[in-house]
Amino acid sequence: MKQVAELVGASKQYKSGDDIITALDRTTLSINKNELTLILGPSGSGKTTLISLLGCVIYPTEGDIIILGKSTAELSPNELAKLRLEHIGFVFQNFNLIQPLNALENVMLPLRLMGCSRIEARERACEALAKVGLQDRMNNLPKMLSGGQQQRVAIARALVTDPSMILCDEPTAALDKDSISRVMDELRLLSQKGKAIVIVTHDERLREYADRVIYVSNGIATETPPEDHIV
Ligand SMILES: Nc1ncnc2c1ncn2[C@@H]1O[C@H](COP(=O)(O)OP(=O)(O)OP(=O)(O)O)[C@@H](O)[C@H]1O
Repeated sequence: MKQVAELVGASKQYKSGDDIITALDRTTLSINKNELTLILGPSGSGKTTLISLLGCVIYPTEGDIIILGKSTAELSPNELAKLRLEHIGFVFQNFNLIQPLNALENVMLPLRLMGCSRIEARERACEALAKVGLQDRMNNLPKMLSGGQQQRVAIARALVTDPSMILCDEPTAALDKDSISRVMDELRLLSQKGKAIVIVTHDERLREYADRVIYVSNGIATETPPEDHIV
């Protein structure tokens, strides 16, 4: 099955006092393996809401989220947490590494949470760090690494559990130009090896790495640039 995640008529509304804010209008789309999908849109357009629905971090107001062919509508918060741990990796703008842990220990963490033995977690974390070219920096604390290297540790941590999909929220926003291309090359390589990679950004330059672009404007997601989209 090429679809890893599907939104089926999924929307998200928030209550703000007496007002109802539609953060994302009813949306139907699928995210596929072997594809790097860019979610592009201005601030406040609904990108984080869209990626949070795909990552089963929030429940939709209407519609359903399907992960690997299975509906998530009836799952409890604990069941969703298990599904996220097993099938979805997350990469954040500010890396979210645990400062007192070195690179290897940061990457081992999700495996330890899944109940892997220390020996197995260590072996798999070493492999993941080698995949992003950081085998020589395993014992470094995050503060001893550049922004680009920290983001590559975060990518290793996201891929160490072998998830089907990796969701990245503004992964290059804190990086310089050289680090951006290195991180994007790593993410593109992962998509070519079979992962579904989803990147939320407002950085138009990342389009050159994408197989597909989803534009979000005023809570509406489309695959054709909206009329107000400025390139
Ligand atoms: N928890 C919430 N409660 C109320 N309104 C919210 C909540 N989360 C998001 N919104 C609103 O929903 C809309 C879409 O927000 P969202 O965070 O998805 O946009 P975004 O495109 O990711 O923005 P940014 O690029 O600034 O992070 C915005 O108007 C926002 O204020």
